[in-house]
Amino acid sequence: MEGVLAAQPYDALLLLSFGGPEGPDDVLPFLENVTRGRGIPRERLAEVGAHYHLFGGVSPINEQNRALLTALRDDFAERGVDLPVYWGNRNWAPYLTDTLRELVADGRRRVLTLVTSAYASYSGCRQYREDLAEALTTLRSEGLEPPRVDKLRLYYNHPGFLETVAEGVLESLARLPAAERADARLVFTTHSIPNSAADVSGPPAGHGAGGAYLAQHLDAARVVAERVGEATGVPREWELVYQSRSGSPRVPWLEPDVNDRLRELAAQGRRAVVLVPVGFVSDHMEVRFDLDTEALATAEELGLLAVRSPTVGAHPRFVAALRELVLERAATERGERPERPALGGLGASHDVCPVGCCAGRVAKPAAAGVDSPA
Ligand SMILES: CC1=C(CCC(=O)O)c2cc3nc(cc4[nH]c(cc5[nH]c(cc1n2)c(C)c5CCC(=O)O)c(CCC(=O)O)c4C)C(CCC(=O)O)=C3C
Ligand SMILES: [Fe+2]
Repeated sequence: MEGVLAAQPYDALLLLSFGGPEGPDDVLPFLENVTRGRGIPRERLAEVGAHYHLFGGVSPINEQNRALLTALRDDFAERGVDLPVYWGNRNWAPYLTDTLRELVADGRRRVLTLVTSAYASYSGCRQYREDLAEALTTLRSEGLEPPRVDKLRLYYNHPGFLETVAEGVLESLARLPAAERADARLVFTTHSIPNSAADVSGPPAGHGAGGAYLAQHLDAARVVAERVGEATGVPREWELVYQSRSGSPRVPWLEPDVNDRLRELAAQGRRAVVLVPVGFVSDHMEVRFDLDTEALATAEELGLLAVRSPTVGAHPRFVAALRELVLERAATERGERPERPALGGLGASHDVCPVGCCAGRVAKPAAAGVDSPA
């Protein structure tokens, strides 16, 4: 079958994600896993713990990943792509190291990794590569021979990602009263990160202040706003704001915060906004609490009409995009020159991270890079 050949040389796809608590007793140990060595103030931990407890101590991210796993497996089966899909997390069960042991036990030798973050940054890309390198080292120390591990290129600008986001914005606009639709501003949101982390995001060759993280988000938001403008026949005003800031208040993080910005927009007489969480791939806690709970409450308090646009989640068009990315990379690894579709002005992202890509505060080995340990 065509699909069986299409995934070679890979014999497994690994969905690699953040992980989250599954009940109240998991919340504290989960937060300790997340923040180990990251210098997060205790008060912030208590605050974030309370967000999880509002949801019964259950992070929505696991359910989101289970849905994505099922959707990928169904899509692959339907298309005859014979590639088993595994799941492992950084911060909670199923833990990455356990999943890698399972891959070895199943005889998998060439693994392609799909991370549930779409953009360049330490938290969204390199840290996962470091987790992979560490897990591979652990396996070797147990006398196991780990598989070779690659990582998919960043998919923030893949047509199947941005077209799905744009479609969600159009549906969201339709939920606003007709009289407010034309003027509604698109407020794109992403995770705030320290300015110092943003500046060094992406390849060291550089993108200027804000690094690849800022450049990629601006590019993605512009593409979506333009598509929405074309579809509705009204040029659309848009901007990028930030959410979910943590860390010390003395350290500068990307601004403005979405809540502060909503206050300014209301003060300027703006009446309606669509919040577009373009920086996130699924409706996990940052979306369900920081946007759906907190930012929507801010808007309501201000008398500002606000709707939150969907994330791509397990949308069939997005799942198809992931399959296309897997087959594209497999073809590249076989020495072919597949098309590498990308919207916007930055082009398709690299397949293999260059030296120093998305540098962290401490130099650590990272898998799936040109300088990765074999
Ligand atoms: C860029 C980025 C993404 C976006 C890309 C992506 O979507 O993956 C992301 C996603 C996520 N972040 C998540 C959760 C948390 N992030 C934290 C802390 C931090 N995140 C950071 C960055 C990012 N994080 C940073 C720079 C920190 C400071 C500490 C550090 O430098 O490492 C903390 C500690 C408490 C706090 O300070 O908030 C928690 C609990 C969850 C799970 C949600 C769920 O359970 O549903 C998800 C998907
Ligand atoms: Fe985070």
